[in-house]
Amino acid sequence: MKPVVSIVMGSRSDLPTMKATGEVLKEFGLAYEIRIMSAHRTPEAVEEYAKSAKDRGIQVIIAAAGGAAHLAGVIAASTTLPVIGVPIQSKALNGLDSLLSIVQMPGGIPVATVAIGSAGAKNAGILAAQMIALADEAMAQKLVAYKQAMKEKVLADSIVVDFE
Ligand SMILES: Nc1c(C(=O)O)ncn1[C@@H]1O[C@H](COP(=O)(O)O)[C@@H](O)[C@H]1O
Repeated sequence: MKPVVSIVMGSRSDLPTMKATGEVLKEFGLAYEIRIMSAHRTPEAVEEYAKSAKDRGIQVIIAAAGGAAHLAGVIAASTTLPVIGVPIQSKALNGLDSLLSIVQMPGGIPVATVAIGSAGAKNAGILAAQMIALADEAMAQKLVAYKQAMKEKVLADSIVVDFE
């Protein structure tokens, strides 16, 4: 299957966080590719990748980085595909640095920013599925079923007898 979602991350050290994105995309049956590249360390490769992604059939790009997290913004500068930014939880500042450097894009170059860490990585995958579902009724139905299953689980969890 040709990948329709791209997961890009600034370093191999981001992989454990981004596992959550891969798991969600698999659950929705969405083919994805993973690339490690950096706006700082491999700027030419990032630009080339962003420019060619759409023509290769990619529909959504998920870009994760930590610290001075410029990767998502630099990718967004070179494509019209929707870019979702995942702030990695950094050691020094707990990911606040990553969050602010991804979310505060200048007008004209949007990056849809999710929460710091694994919850954000999971939501990035769901958000990508929701974007694709705009033109894919089968995917839209999978999202309805996903929400329903989540609701049923929470309702079942609420039948707690005691803390003991
Ligand atoms: N923020 C960026 C970019 C970028 O924005 O292009 N490239 C790497 N990084 C981040 O640096 C952190 C530390 O990387 P190393 O673990 O390789 O030292 C990672 O979270 C990565 O995403």
